[in-house]
Amino acid sequence: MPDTEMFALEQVCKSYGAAYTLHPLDLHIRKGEIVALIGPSGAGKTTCLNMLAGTIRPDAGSLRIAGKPAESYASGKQLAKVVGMIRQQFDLVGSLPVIHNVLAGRLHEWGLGKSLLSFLFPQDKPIAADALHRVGLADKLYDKTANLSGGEQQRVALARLLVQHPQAILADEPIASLDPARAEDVLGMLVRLVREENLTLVSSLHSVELARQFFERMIAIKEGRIFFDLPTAQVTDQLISELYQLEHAHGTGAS
Ligand SMILES: Nc1ncnc2c1ncn2[C@@H]1O[C@H](COP(=O)(O)OP(=O)(O)OP(=O)(O)O)[C@@H](O)[C@H]1O
Repeated sequence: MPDTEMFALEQVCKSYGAAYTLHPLDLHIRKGEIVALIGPSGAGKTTCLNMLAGTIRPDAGSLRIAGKPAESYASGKQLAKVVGMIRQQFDLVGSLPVIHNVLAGRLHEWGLGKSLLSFLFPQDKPIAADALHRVGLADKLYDKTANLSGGEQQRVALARLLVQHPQAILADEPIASLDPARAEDVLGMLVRLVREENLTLVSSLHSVELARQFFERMIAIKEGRIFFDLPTAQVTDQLISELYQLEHAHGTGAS
């Protein structure tokens, strides 16, 4: 396979119970791409992202992450070197100071001893401080995380990804719990950092407007199938309207 490949799904499918959540699908994402995953609620975006993250296994088909079969990654620590995840709920420990949440991104590099020691005497502090500086939170190193605003907490999550330093970032609705101004700010920062670090980004989004603004490729999923996969410039309003159209809206008024 080409060494530019970041993710490759071939005839991958997933069911929870009888019905398909994801129908057999093929998807290739190259290193350095910045991709938005859009589509109605329940379409299968989170399922798709969790599969790319290696946290859920497909029922059938093959999945390669950074050129290697997903099943060849023996542990979460190995996967964490390759893929980082950011979610709507931030996944931070609110009761801890910011520095500890940022340094959680180093755990895959540390042994148990260093991880435990870091709770008393934060290890790799300059690395955490630099990451917080890059997300504009240099002065928040020892603040209690829960006291930060939602936008600031998501920037702490970005700093944690910077110290984790994966090859690809998967973002599941990273701005869903933020107001419109903070959402644009955090998404813009995420995309800028991904470009600066030369990483790959795949992010699910409900805002088509922000997907158009920041992403170069849009993959639309509807009812577990790829509805379109296009450069952003080729995504028309008509396609977006068909993507979000309710199925039961077809034929209404015919009775
Ligand atoms: N662990 C699970 N067990 C059972 N069903 C599940 C599970 N995870 C997802 N599903 C179902 O699979 C379908 C797709 O869910 P998924 O979360 O991937 O969609 P989504 O596009 O991310 O939706 P949203 O935009 O609302 O987050 C939904 O019908 C959901 O109920």
